[in-house]
Amino acid sequence: MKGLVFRNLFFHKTGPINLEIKPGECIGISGHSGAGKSLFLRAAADMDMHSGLIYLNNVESKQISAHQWRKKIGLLPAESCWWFDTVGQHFKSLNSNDLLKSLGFDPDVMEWEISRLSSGEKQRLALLRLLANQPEALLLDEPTANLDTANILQAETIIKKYQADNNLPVIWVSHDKEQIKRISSRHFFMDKYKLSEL
Ligand SMILES: Nc1ncnc2c1ncn2[C@@H]1O[C@H](COP(=O)(O)OP(=O)(O)OP(=O)(O)O)[C@@H](O)[C@H]1O
Repeated sequence: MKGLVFRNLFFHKTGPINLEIKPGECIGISGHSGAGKSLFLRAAADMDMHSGLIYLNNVESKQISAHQWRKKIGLLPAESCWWFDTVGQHFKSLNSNDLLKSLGFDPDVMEWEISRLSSGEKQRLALLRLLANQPEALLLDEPTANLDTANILQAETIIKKYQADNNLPVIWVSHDKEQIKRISSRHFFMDKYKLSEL
């Protein structure tokens, strides 16, 4: 099946998760702090121990290298990682000019030191870097948590456009129930090691 499919996924103390997210579909996940939402996304990206099967567009995660899988699956963690000194070094060879403009950045942002970025700037640039890598699915861990209202709506618009243009399956973790209503077609709740549809 096309899309993102989990069969008997177990990770940490959670499972089994059996779930199908169709191409172009976005599901929202909320839940108490510490419920395991981030661990679910990390397991889906093959970054943590898990058992069970994960398919993206009929490719099973173990059929390809972990590196190839993580490139395809597009995880945006709650806290982004920056390992070079400047923004531009993280965007080398990525065609991101249109994306930069769409989130209100001037091209000179590429010269900026990472240490001067605000948490909201880091979050928006991490989103741009993710999309510039052209993933085939999006796993978004509170992608707008550090943004003001205008930037939240702008980021939502960009993510939804990327999702629609590329017909992608998306998992969007958020504590904001109103946001989940805006961006997803199905709402799940994670609690006590279980993922349930509301
Ligand atoms: N590597 C690990 N080993 C053992 N336990 C872990 C590990 N990483 C996270 N945990 C625990 O697993 C639980 C779920 O963590 P997780 O980060 O997935 O929560 P969350 O639902 O994303 O919470 P929040 O909404 O606060 O971000 C927490 O109790 C956390 O302490």
